[in-house]
Order: sequence, then C-alpha cells, then structure tokens
Amino acid sequence: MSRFPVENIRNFSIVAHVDHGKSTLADRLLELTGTIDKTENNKQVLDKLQVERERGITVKAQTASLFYNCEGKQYLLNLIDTPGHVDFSYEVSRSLSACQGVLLVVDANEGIQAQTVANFFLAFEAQLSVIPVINKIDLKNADPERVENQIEKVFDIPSDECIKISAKLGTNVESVLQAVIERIPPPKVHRKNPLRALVFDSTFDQYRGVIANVALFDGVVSKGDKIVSAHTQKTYEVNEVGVLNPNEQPTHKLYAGQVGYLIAGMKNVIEAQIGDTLYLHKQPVEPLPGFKSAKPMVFAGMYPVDQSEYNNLKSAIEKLTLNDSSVTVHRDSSLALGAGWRLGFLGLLHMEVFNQRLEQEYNASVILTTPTVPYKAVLSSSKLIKARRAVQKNMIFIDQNRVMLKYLFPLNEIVVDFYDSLKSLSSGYASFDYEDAGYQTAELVKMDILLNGNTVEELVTVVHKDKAHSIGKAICERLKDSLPRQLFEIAIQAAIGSKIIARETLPIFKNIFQYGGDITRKMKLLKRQAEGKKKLRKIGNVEVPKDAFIKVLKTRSSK
Ligand SMILES: Nc1nc2c(ncn2[C@@H]2O[C@H](COP(=O)(O)OP(=O)(O)OP(=O)(O)O)[C@@H](O)[C@H]2O)c(=O)[nH]1
Repeated sequence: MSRFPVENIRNFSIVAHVDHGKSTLADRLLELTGTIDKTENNKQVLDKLQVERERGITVKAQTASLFYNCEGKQYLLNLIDTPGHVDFSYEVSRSLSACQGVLLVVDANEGIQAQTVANFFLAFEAQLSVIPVINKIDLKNADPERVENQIEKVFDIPSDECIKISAKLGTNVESVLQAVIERIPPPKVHRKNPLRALVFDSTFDQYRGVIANVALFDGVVSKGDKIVSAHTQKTYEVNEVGVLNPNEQPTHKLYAGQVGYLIAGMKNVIEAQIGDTLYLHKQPVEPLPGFKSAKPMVFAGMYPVDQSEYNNLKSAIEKLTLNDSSVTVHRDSSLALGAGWRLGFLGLLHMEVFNQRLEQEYNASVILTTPTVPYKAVLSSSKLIKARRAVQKNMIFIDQNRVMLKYLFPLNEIVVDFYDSLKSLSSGYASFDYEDAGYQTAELVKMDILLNGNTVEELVTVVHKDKAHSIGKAICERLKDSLPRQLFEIAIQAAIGSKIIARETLPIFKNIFQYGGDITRKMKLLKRQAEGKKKLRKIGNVEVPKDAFIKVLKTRSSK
C-alpha cells in the first residue's frame, strides 16, 4: 500500500435517489479497473446481503478499493456505494465522512428526485466535491439536456460539468473515472503524525470477531501494532489489516488517506463503536468528532416467538445492531409476549429489512408489534389544541414539469401510508424525503384490536381521533383475510376504550376431510398445518399465525 502517495488517492461515494443506478455504476467501475472480471453476471456486486439481492435495493454502504492507471500514474480509488432509500440515509451520512467527493447519479428520464436533493445537501454540507452523473441515457425517454438544466438550476452546478452515461451499457463510464481523478481532491492527511483511524462501519464475524471498516486520517497502522479504542480505552493487538477489493484482501499496512478494514480481537460487540477513533498504544491523540447518533422515527416491540430463544435473539440483535448502528434497542416486556425489546428504526422499510436480516443472517424467529411513532402525552383533562393537518411551507419550481413542495406533516401520517399513496396518485412520478420538525400537539386516541373480546397486544396503536374509524376498519378487514378459520366464529373488533368502532366476523372453519379427494394431498395439508402451528400465538382461544401481524401492517401502508 506504500505505493500510493496521498496525492494518488481519491475517496468517493456514489449517492442517488433510489433506483437511479448507483450499484450498476459501481459494477462498471469495478470492471473497468479490473477489480472484477467482466461478465454478464455482474449485477450489483457490492450488494452482498441476501436481503439486498432479494429486494434489489442497497441497504448497507459497501466499500471497494480500486486500482487505476491514468497517464502513467497508479491511483488508489476508494469507492463507497450507498443506499438510496430515505430509511437508510444514516448509512450515506456516515460514508461521506470517509470521502472528499461524491458522484451524484441522476436518472436521465426521471430527473432530480427527493433523495437527489437530500443527498446533494449532505455532500454540500460536508464540503465535498460533487460530480453530477446523468445515467440511463440509453433509455427511449431519456432527456439528459432537461436533467442538466435542472441540475444547474437546483444545485447551481454548471451544466457542462454533468457527465452523461449509461451504466447498464458501459457508455462513457471511463470519463467518470477521469473526473474522479481530476475533480476530487486527495484526502488532507499526514502520514508522519501519530495514527488516527476512524471506525465508520463494522460487522461481526463469528470466527474472527469484529471487523472494523476504518478510514485513516493520520499515521500508519500495521499488523502487530498495539492500538487503543478512544471510546473504551481498551488496548488490542492488530491481527489483520487490509483493503476491500471488494472482498477482504490483507495488506501488511494501511496508510493515512486509505480506507480499509482492521481486525484486532474485539470479541464483544459493545467494544466496537461506530464513530470511534483508534490510535497507537503509546501515542494518544485527540479523537475524531465521530457521528451524530441516528434519530429513530418508528418504534416497535420485538419478542422471541419462544421465550427459551431470548438469549439467542439478544445476541443476534446485538450483532446486527453493530452492523446497523441506526437501530436503538431498549429492554421491554409485555404480559402477553414476555421479555423482549423496544426497537427504534428510521422507517417502515428499515424495520422490515432489519427483521428480514435477523431471520436470514441469524436464523432468528421474532414477533414484531405494530410500529408506532413517539408521542409526548400530557395526561390531563385540559382542552387539547386541534390537531394540525399538513401545513404548506414553500414551493419551488425545478422546471416546467416539476415542483418541489415543502410541508409540515404529523410523522405518523407519513411513516404509515403516505409514500405509497403519493406514488400511486402521481403514477410513480412524485418522490419524497423528510426530516424531523419536532413535536406538535394533536388529538390522539389509543385503539385496541380485539379477537373474541381479548386484546391483541401487537396491534394496539395510537391514532389520530379522526382516522380511528377508517384505520380500525382496515385492520379488522385485513385481519379477517389473514387469520385462518377456526372451529368457532371469531369476532374481530377495533375499540377505543370500551367503545367498539369497527367489527368483522370470521366464519367457522370447515374440516378438509369433508371434501374427500386424494389422500396424499390431505397428508400434505395436515403436515403444512402442523408446521404452521409452531408459528402460532394464542390470543384467548384464538390461534394467530405470526405473519398475520405483518400482513396487517402492510395493509395499513397500502390504504
Ligand atoms: N436502461 C438502463 N437501465 C439502468 C442503467 N443503470 C441502471 N439501470 C437499471 O436501473 C435499475 C436500478 O439500478 P441499481 O443500480 O440497482 O440502482 P441503485 O441506485 O443502486 O438502487 P438502490 O441501491 O436500491 O438505491 C436496475 O434495474 C438497473 O438495471 C442504465 O444506464 N440504463
């Protein structure tokens, strides 16, 4: 790694609105620099998680070191691919701390969207160089000139600085690398100073312990060095350092300006804080500023399906939150569900992805309660001020066809169903982003969902008074669709206090043997039923499959 003087290093991120082509551009950059072989199969190479491949979205920022020859010089380009969805913007802001520039990718057909604006400002505030890249110029409806004008108008970046490419076909991608070298400055670091390494991400490996992703701001770190964590003041010996290429490739040393990974025998996830500074044992330094902690927007209870799994689930949650430090965890318990946790997420998609990762990467089986947003309740009989509806704050025309509107919304209205309604109302053209604007007073009620008179703890929610009826009705209808019929009729009700505001009735179950037919089919059905029983939860005498809760939440987001 000593071959790369600081002036030959560029650290940059790819940021964009969801689906504008970041991961596809990353694939092409990896191919062009020979980091991976060029084959038809290179699709989202940096999206390594199963959940990313299944959903086709990036949820985790990934680092890759690329080696690139340009005019006789060898450059080290450290690329960080980041997620586009608003729920994962914490990944983006952390990644930017290790960079001096960004490629701001914009779809040539869709133009500037909400997260394009949000990501631009993240980069702008961090004083990074921004290279606008207009992607998908191969599309039939592509209009790169219109997008160029938008970029100039909204971001004040001269239109001739835009690079027009097709990441899919590889058209003009080489000019992106040229621009990275010409327009992004090398990191401002000092190799002669004592080591200062920022831990900007980390993962837990069952065999090797914590693997920390580090950006070196000063000095050098070598295998065998004794290092100290500024956060815990514990000392460790470095067992391995290396670069991600894109898989781990050990090197003996890492130098200031470089980005890589470090393994130092941290066995406990609490020891490896994202934002921590690592320094050499006898050379203490002023720690780097680290990161603002993420602000959770959506809260849900999480419980093991079987209480005997509590400790395993605890350890799985700890390991996964190491890799996703934006999730907050507090112990909680419920009469019906036993001991568990109250987790805070950045949005509903984030909650779903975290749940899926727990199941896929840690084989955990959990019950999630209805997501809620935080409220501050004043328990008094005084008059409450009328709930505020959305209030328009401002309106900016991006071009003839596009307008950017700013509103003040109750958070609950956006996390639950706003995004889907906006997408369907605008036939997919509108996009949105949000940030916290503090607490407002509102008329809220607690709504219970009852099955044959017994409260379903997982579905207790706080809703706006005016919406209680429609939300209660939707939940009852969906619960009716998701519950299996049983040997007796089931009353599904939504209630505020003792007042029932909606009701559905699930009719009685008819036994499969009444229909006669093929015996192997019956056996299969019985087997499936027996397997399903393992995942049931009993509320009174009613059996509820675990996934019924999730299905109910999904209806709420599509209503
Ligand atoms: N026609 C065309 N399609 C492209 C191009 N680049 C990407 N795509 C397609 O656009 C879709 C989204 O691409 P991704 O690279 O996954 O987008 P992303 O920005 O990484 O998405 P997230 O990580 O989920 O935010 C995929 O179906 C790509 O095949 C391009 O240049 N032309």
